[in-house]
Amino acid sequence: MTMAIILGDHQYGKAENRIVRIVRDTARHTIADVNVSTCLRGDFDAAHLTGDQGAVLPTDTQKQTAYAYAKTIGLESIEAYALALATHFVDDVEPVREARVEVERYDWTRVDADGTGAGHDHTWVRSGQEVRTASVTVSGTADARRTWVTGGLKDLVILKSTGSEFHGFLEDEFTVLEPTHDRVMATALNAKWRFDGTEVDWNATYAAIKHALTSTFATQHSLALQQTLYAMGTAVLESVPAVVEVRLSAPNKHHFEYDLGRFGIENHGEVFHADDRPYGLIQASAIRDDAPDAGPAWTPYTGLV
Ligand SMILES: O=c1[nH]c(=O)c2[nH]c(=O)[nH]c2[nH]1
Repeated sequence: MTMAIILGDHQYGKAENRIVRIVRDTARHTIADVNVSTCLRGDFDAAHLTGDQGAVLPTDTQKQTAYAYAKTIGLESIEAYALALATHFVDDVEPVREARVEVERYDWTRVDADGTGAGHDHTWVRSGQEVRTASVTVSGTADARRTWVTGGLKDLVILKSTGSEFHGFLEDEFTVLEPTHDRVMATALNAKWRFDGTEVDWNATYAAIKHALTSTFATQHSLALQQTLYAMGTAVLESVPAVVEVRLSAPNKHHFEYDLGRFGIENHGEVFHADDRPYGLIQASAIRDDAPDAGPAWTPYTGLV
């Protein structure tokens, strides 16, 4: 019996171009600090089957293009930049049938050098909060163009010191967990959302989505992280019409009340041990029932976004 082996799925590109773009048209500079990955999909069979590089746009060229577009398109919004870059690869590089650009953006905050709160013109400190993410996938030629945009945030560490319960859960012979009616709830939120269309004010929408996520975490009295996550996803869909799907992943960063009774000290939910592992990992999504097909919107390249 002979066995046939065929080439399976393949994609290639330059991962994690660390690009910093300063805008210095006036004395008050701006900074955009990003991590850009580009990925090409198409008929690159020959490169794998025979080593023929005729159809292969080198990953080095993809890198150069990513830097050039940081100047010509700019990085005012990572979604608009990724749209331009992905569209270029599909439109201008013949063998490319589909391109995906993934971007992480790290935040910087102006130094309050004079104490007025206005912030220094050209000095920042790296902000420790979340990493903003985006992916753009562009498919097909201009007459049959399809485009998918996702946004997201990673590692948004958020904690509420009350307003969270967990009880009434299923019990078996291994259950030792005590029910609680008042606990700390904390997570390092990872969120991704899918847009319908590209006519979006990307930066204002990002702020609105982050507000919907964090304000719901704050105000919704929680009976479980699962309930909170679904409420957060629903809040995004209700407040941002351009978003059709939200995917959330949240480690339950357990805070265990520390036993001070051994020292004759009453604790009353004020001193905790913040455990780092293991952690419950809760994942949930919310989607509009009329959401268009996700196509390759979630098909990853680096796995970073
Ligand atoms: O919000 C929670 N969801 C769970 O599924 C779970 N399981 C657990 O032990 N603690 C919690 N908390």
